[in-house]
Amino acid sequence: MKLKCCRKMAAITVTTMRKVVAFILAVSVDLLLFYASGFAVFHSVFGHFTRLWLCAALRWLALIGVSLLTLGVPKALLIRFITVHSLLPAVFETGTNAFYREESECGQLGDVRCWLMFSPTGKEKKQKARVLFMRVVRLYRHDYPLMLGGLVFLSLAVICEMFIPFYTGRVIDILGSNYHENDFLSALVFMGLYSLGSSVSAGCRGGLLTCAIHSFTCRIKVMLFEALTKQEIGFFETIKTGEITSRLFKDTTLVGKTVGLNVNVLLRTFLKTMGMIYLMMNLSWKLTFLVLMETPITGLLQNIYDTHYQRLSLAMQGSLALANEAANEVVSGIRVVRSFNTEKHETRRYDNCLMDTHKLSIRQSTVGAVYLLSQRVRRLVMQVFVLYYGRLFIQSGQITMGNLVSFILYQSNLGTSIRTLTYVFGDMLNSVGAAGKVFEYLDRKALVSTDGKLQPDQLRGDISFRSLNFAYPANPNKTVLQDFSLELKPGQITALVGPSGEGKSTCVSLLERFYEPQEGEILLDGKPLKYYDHCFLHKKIAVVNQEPVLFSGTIRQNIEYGLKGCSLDEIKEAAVKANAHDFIMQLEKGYDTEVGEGGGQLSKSERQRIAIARALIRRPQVLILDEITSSLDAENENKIQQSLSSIPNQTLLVIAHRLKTIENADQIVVVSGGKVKERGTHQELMDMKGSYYKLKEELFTEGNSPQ
Ligand SMILES: Nc1ncnc2c1ncn2[C@@H]1O[C@H](COP(=O)(O)OP(=O)(O)OP(=O)(O)O)[C@@H](O)[C@H]1O
Repeated sequence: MKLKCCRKMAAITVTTMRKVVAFILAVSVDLLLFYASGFAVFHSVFGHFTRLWLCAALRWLALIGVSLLTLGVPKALLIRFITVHSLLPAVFETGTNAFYREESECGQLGDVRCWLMFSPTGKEKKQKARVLFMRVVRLYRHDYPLMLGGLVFLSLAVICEMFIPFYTGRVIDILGSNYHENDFLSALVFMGLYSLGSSVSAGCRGGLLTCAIHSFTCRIKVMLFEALTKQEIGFFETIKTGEITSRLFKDTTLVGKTVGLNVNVLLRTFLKTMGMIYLMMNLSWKLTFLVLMETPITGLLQNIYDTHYQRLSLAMQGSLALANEAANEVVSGIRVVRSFNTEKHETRRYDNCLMDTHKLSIRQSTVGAVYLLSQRVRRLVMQVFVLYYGRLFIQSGQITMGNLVSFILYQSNLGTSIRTLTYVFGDMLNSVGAAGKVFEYLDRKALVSTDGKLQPDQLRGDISFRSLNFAYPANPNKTVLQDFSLELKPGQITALVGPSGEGKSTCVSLLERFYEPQEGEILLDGKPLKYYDHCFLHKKIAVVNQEPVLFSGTIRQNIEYGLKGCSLDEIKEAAVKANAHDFIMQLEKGYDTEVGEGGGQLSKSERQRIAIARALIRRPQVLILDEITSSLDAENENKIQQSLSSIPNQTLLVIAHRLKTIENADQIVVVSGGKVKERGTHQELMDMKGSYYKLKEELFTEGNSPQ
């Protein structure tokens, strides 16, 4: 008896398994044919409508074939379903064309949309989304084994999960009717096995997919970061830092989710939904149609809610970013806040920012509450209907009590699945949008190219600015340099002087190839700068700026920044020339002292001297000092000057406000209005009694000079 019962149970399971396998097979064949029909090659060979109808016929034949092979002769209802399903895209497309004279292109993503009855999106947008999506899939190729493992476990979890409500209903039926212990025990065992299988598979699926997503996100973040570091300086001036960091942190994570999470959730939920509909149909097709009647309402409500919620979430993120920015500004500039007594004003500003966030959060909660209410009402109404008709069907013997319980369990799962499908589909479109933004930066070619190959063994350091015209990308209407020409010779010191904001530092930026002049060119030893290899150029031309930037790390790491394998002796030699060695040796850990974030644990003069050592260790052929003296005292300045002038054949370009620094220069160039106004030695220019003479009177007298 016990054996017979087990056999009966096993037979039921085998039949149901066979049906589920047939179902999965049919869905796979169907999707394969549908997606294959979207390929451009079929489009060009058959034409749009022939392709659609041909595909519809093939899908119909394939689905009927699968049903015949696995289930035997299909029932009339199944044939009707297959016919409607296969013809839907072709009918939809032909109808759209007939009524609106336009192609809706019910393509790959459109298929899901047809079912979920979403509003159509543009053909171009969809095409773009498809291309982006495929690109993300290709980028995942390193994680294909993990993804594949995840998919296998996903399918197992779904299959096992689908049987649990079925056995719950069976247990109730066994308990309710004439109770057989064996039936009851075997139903319990199967239920336990399916629960265990579903939990283990779900765990494995989660683990594998999370690993794949993390590894992908890390990879794409590094790729994007590398692409960003190669962009020209103008790019960083025209695009807000917030936008760049948002793409680097937020959008890359979203892209990772596109395939890794969303596709899996979509696939799992889709399979589960179809499986549940199938099992519900088996339990009672009349009740199933009743439940399915409210599906469009569920999808629509979810769609409206998601759109509103996402819009509010975006606004919240923006408002939070503003509040954070306000707080950061105050924390980093707390000295200014304290000295100007603006604590209250800044607190009010922060409070205002937070109030905006608070208002948005209230709106978000209200939308959430209304949505929850509508969902509850919808579910309640549907439950009342199902219970009412369920009772009628039990009375007429069309369904058992256990089957009704199974049906209700499936029904509540079905609602969740449809909501998930709607949400994930919308979220996937968002993620694809984020992928577009990430790829935009990944594909961007820097406007100032770094493709030069020239690396001569010998470099003299002859520099020639030839008729430069230049405007900054951030302000293209303001010409900063006009017909600017200048020669810098090896072994000579050239000093650029002039009033503030007249274009001196701009010359340095162009020499460093931060920007490309709109007209004219800069030659190094007779060859345009862009022909030189990027690394070679920045080793041979070194710059020390007026605001030295150090990175967190030790003094030693900061001096050898960007170079590999420098010995401590070389580092010390550079530090001695920069007059930094003495103060470094007085520190407890010497060259291994941490400088803190941005070099914050050192004084400005110390930071400046480390920055000079960092430039000198490269033994540059061209050295540029851009107003470094503003943070050095006279003694330090003298010592540095002496050691710099002792380097033979070096081309030295100095921008300075102090007389001492430039008096000894071989050539002094007065820059005014973006042009070279005067040129000569100190004495020659003094004798001319022109702009330099006036500047000397105004700026360079020691008492007046900036210290
Ligand atoms: N990144 C930028 N984007 C747009 N305009 C800029 C940028 N940098 C400088 N400018 C503008 O270009 C002009 C020349 O600036 P530059 O820094 O070359 O002057 P400078 O002579 O070196 O001044 P200072 O002696 O004060 O350093 C100024 O009017 C300045 O406002």
